Amino acid sequence: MTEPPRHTPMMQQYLRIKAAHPETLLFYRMGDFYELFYEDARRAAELLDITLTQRGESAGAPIPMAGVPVHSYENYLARLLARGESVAICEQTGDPNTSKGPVEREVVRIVTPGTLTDDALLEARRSALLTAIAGTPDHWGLASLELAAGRFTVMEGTGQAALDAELARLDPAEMLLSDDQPDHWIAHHHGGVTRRPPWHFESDSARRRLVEHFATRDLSGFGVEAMPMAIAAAGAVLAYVTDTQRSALPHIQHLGIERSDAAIAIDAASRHNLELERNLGGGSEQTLAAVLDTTVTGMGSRALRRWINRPLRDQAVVEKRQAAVETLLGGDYLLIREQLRRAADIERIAARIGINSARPRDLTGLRDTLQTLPALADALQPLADPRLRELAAAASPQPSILDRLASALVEQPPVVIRDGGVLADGYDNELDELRGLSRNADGFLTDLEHREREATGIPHLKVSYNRVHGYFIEISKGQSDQAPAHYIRRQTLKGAERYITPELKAFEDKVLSARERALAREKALFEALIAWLADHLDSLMGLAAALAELDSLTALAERAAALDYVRPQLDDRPGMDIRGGRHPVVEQNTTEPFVPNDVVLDDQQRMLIITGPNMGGKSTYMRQVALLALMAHIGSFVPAESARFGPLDRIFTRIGASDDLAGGRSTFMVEMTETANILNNATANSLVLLDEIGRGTSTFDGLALAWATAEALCQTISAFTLFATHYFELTALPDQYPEAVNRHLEAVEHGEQIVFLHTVRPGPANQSYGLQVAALAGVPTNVLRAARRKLAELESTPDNTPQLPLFAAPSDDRDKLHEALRELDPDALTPRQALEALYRLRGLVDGGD
Ligand SMILES: Nc1ncnc2c1ncn2[C@@H]1O[C@H](COP(=O)(O)OP(=O)(O)OP(=O)(O)O)[C@@H](O)[C@H]1O
Repeated sequence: MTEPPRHTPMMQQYLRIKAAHPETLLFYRMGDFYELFYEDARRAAELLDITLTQRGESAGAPIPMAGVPVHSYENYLARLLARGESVAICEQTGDPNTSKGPVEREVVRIVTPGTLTDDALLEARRSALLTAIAGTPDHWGLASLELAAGRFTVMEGTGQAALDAELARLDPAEMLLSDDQPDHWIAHHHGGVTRRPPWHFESDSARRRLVEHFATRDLSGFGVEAMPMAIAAAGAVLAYVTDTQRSALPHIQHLGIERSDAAIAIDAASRHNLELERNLGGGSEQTLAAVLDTTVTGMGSRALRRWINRPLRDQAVVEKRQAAVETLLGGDYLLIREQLRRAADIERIAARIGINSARPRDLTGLRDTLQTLPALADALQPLADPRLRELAAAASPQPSILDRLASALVEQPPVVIRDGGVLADGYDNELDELRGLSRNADGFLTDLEHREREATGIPHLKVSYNRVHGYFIEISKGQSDQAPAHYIRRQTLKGAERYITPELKAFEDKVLSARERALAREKALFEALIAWLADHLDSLMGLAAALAELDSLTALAERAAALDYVRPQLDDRPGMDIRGGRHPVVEQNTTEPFVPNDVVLDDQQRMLIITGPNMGGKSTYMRQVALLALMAHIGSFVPAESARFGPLDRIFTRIGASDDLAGGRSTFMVEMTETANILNNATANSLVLLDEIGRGTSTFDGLALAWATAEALCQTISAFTLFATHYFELTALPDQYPEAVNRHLEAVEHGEQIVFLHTVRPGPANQSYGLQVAALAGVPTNVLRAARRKLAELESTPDNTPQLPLFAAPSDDRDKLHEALRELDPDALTPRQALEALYRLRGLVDGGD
């Protein structure tokens, strides 16, 4: 019996390493390539559109292979990550010269969508977050880590809707979920999901892992002791990052709590509707962030976006930001901005220092940033605001770090340390000496060439160097017979002979070893420099946070000045009062002048019923109110003449028709789910926007639901509500509920045309102008004519207007059916009379008399 063919030693090594990483693609380093084999090769070839080849045979079968070049592997990596793949990077760790069999190899890190730290793989203005959830939908814990910043936070909450809301806010790139959790739990999460064993989510072992990482006795210092679900989730995150990074994580220094009651709650659907960072089409243009974010650093942009995504309920915190913005406006904020513009993304640089993956240009970026600090301090010096003073202190110059970096690094180093040339002359004596040796080589070689020419009498003799053959003396073919006897032939070319001499050989050994030793020395010094910086992570991260906050505050000041915003007043009187408010995004994107409008909501006036023609501006007006309220609670100034806001706990919007076909829910179902969420969670301090509720079903059902919803909001919940509707019947609500008032968007008819004035006026709209708007939209004239005829017909037969008896004012003289019914006395009718009455009533309905 013959033995089955065995794998080659290299493939045995490969398969052993691959077995430990079944779920990730394995990039196996071979010289200048990362190679993928077997299934990985097929998958990568398909995802990256690269060639699938074969590499010899192993175990009697050809090996499918695909490879990416090391020098440009980051592009490929980025594309794989964008597809939600993770990649294990396996490097040669042994010495090829001394190893028997294949060179030793090891997975040095695993790159996953939620744990990115390389600049080339990250978006400057977006945070890549890794989150984990633990517990049950009834009581869940959520942990979220931005590895590239060391920001680690946890929260606990109850209910699926609240979890969905937080996930929509965080928008994680990757989510960790225990193997035993059902998928539907995170149905609304769009990033990648990585399954982990259940014991990673176990709260006791999670606690131990955290305590060990932070080197604390317990977790009470972080205030999370009573949050077992949050601890479980945080432990799962830490275990995963430790597994994938394979390095210490000293830049994760703190576990912060995000209390859900500290922020104004915005559920997932409302967040989507308000177009904070993404518009309804998924793009980033025409969003609140696009208007507000004029920050000049990546870390500043990410900070501002965190604010935008998490408006705060604590007015005192918001007022501190407002005060800083106001002070900046009174000072030279443009000068401050110019200094900040020169800062590198030191938040991410600090993180890379922490996980020991910083590159030469990270350190020069840090150096250049530190160099700007004295000028920044000067620019901040005149500003007396308390928060700005705190930030100025955290961003004060750090001469010891700067001096070290300035003396260590050349002005513009290469991208990687591999070939040296990063550390400056004069930083280290030994390095200088070794470099001196190899540098003097040039002089020695010219000198040697000179001497040999004279000695041999060959004028075109050349001394030179190449990487393969080292140093050599070259003599052209014609003169090679004149070569002296001590010349040893090294290589024969077409037109020349190359030689080496004992003297040149000795020189070569000395230079090459000097070069190698210089390089090794330089790498060691570079690593030592990073290790030294890692000891200063605290102050570097404090500096990064201060610069980021200064950048966001300065951007808010710049926007306030450029776009004519005012500081909103925050106080404890319920409601809001906005005079001359404008929609921040629409006003930037229309060619027409934007028409400002007021909003007053208070205890006496809690609900506005808003009517008016299509295209009149109802949606714009409502969203504007929500956006201004949100802006006021992140510390921004607002587009208005004046604005005041009382306490606000939640913002709800039920706007526009969207369906969730993938989730198996119809438009109406989505609408009712969102409405139910509002009715179940809104409070007297909530702002509720309802647009066109009840449209997706029959008129009566829809109208009945709209009425009942409005009634509940007005009467039971007492939320501050803007209710836009085309059901004219709802304008009767204020008759019953004095807290409700009618408003309409003004439009005037101009012949057949309609002109929208976009002004909000008291009282209900008197006409709906649907046909005029249809005409504007280009509905063909014959259809419009038919519509006009039908309208006239409908309007002349009151019985056909879909009005609920409940709301319709009974008009006895016109409504004969009503009258006839009322006259009937069922108890006094014989069966025959009853039948006659029925025929008579039926006749009335049919239009006969
Ligand atoms: N205050 C305003 N000033 C200037 N233009 C405005 C204003 N409000 C709205 N508009 C413009 O009018 C257009 C229609 O506004 P909007 O969508 O808010 O109308 P709508 O009443 O909600 O319409 P529909 O009932 O059809 O949904 C928008 O594209 C916007 O550019």
